Amino acid sequence: MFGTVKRIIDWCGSFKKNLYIGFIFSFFSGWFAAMPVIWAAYIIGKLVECEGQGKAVSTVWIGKSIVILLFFIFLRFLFDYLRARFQESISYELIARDRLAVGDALKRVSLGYFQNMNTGTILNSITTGLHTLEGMGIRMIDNFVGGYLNFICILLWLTCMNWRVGLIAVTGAAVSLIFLLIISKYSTRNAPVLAAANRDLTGATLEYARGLSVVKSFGKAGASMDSMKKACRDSRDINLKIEWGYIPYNALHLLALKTASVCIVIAAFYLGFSGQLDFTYMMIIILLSFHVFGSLEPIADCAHVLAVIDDALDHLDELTKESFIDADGQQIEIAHYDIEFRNVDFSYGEGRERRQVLHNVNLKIPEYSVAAIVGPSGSGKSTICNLIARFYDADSGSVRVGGHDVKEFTCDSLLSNISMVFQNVYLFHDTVRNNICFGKTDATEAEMVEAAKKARCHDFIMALPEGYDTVIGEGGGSLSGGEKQRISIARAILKDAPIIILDEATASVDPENEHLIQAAISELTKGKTIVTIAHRLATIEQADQILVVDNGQIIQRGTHTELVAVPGKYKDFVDIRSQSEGWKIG
Ligand SMILES: Nc1ncnc2c1ncn2[C@@H]1O[C@H](COP(=O)(O)OP(=O)(O)OP(=O)(O)O)[C@@H](O)[C@H]1O
Repeated sequence: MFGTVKRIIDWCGSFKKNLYIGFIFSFFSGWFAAMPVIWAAYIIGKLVECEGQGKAVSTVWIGKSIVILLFFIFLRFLFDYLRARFQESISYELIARDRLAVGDALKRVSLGYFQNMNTGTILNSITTGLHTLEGMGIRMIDNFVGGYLNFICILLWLTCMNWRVGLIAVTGAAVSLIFLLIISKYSTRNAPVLAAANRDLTGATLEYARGLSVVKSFGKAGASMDSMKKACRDSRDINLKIEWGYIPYNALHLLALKTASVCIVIAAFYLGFSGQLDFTYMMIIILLSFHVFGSLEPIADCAHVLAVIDDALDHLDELTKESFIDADGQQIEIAHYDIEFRNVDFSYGEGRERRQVLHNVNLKIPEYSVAAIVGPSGSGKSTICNLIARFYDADSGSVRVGGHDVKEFTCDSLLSNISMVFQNVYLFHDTVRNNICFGKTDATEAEMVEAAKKARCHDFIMALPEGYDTVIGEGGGSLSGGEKQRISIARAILKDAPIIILDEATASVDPENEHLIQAAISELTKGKTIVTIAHRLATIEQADQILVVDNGQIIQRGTHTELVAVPGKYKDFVDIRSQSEGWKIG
């Protein structure tokens, strides 16, 4: 428990100063929380004493006493306010910092990381985990540290008035601390189980939502619904089990404190009526007995939650300290834009799942030339493109861009030279404008519109309800496939990177769209180094170099004229393509 408190304080980093200043105000707030009670008891004591001696009480004295009482109350709230001013914003600042750090970290890990780590785990750590830290991290620390500071203030008052009463209060707090430590231990054991259940639930919900269209089209929920139901049930059962286990210790913690309060009251009466304690002090002690443990009671919730926070911090560390693929990378400006593979082997997966998909690949793509990669499905075309952008690292050999091994670059500096247009376009749930400007956020309006015009999407964008300010649904769901494709090309045109990697996606679009997309691609690829996973014969024929991939190896290379002249995979491929592209209705 104390370890987690220290860990949260360390997590505050540069905000520690604010946290400590907050603790000082918390201490004064505790001090002035006790003062009105003490003062009220003092007034009552005085009134009773005067009454007993038959003396009249001056109304000026009563007036002054009430003003002082109100002043103490005011000071208490003032220090509370100051504490909040210094501490409340810390967690929001920290979480904003950490969310950006996680975003940056995820950008810099190999894509293999996402395969090895379940998406639910990542999502849960970023959403639920960080949300827990944001909502509870600092609050729990304040409850814990502030609670004990408050207690110590009142304890000092009590001890000053009568050390025996102080001893009872310390004993009550010590016994309650034993139960708090048990709660904390119990919670430490359960927090990872709870977090795992939450991650499974997030993963199952995600899987269900992703597969909803399949679920609907087949009219049944199937395995995804079953695993979601199971995850919901598991989460409920684990939460209930934890709650039931926690209740008895919480009750014992409260019992220890309440018993100590009652003992203080009995001791105060005893000491007062046996003449060992002044009447006013007796009154003060009795009133403070209701107050002294007030700030310790909610600490059971802290002890319960601290382990959850600890677990969230573990996952945050895991995400942000994940080895970056470009940890040793440099910011490199390249002068040439050629691409080269030297003896590249590559495998997906790890351990038993490991499968080699590229075998000793060698290729050279001179700058400003067009290389078309062709080959059967699953032969390794996309993998070659992914290695150029360093989405993964080769097992052996070297992938070079502009004469440098891609491992020499930081991800950002490498990718600033590359634009990728994928078959499966992903657009963000944001305005059309922001989606186009994604690769060049400082683009002017004129540059953005020009890119959209070149990508043949300006006209349909202007027909949208809010034009460039229309918000596109998540993943670009509110647009047609062809429209999404053209917006992604506009994005690449605006980025104006010297190397373009293109996954030609004309197979599934209608002729009108195909024509527009081809026109957009021509604008995008002017004067660039182009690597295209090509399907259309027209594109392939015009390439300066065709690389035929089969089973993870380059089995043929050359121009179209050279390759059709010899029997082989390419010639077979061209024959089949010519037949299918020549196919007409009627
Ligand atoms: N993320 C991945 N994890 C594991 N294996 C993968 C992964 N991506 C691709 N593969 C496997 O690697 C091999 C090469 O895949 P790749 O996507 O590079 O082929 P491709 O030629 O681009 O196929 P297609 O034309 O169908 O897109 C395939 O056997 C595929 O199943």
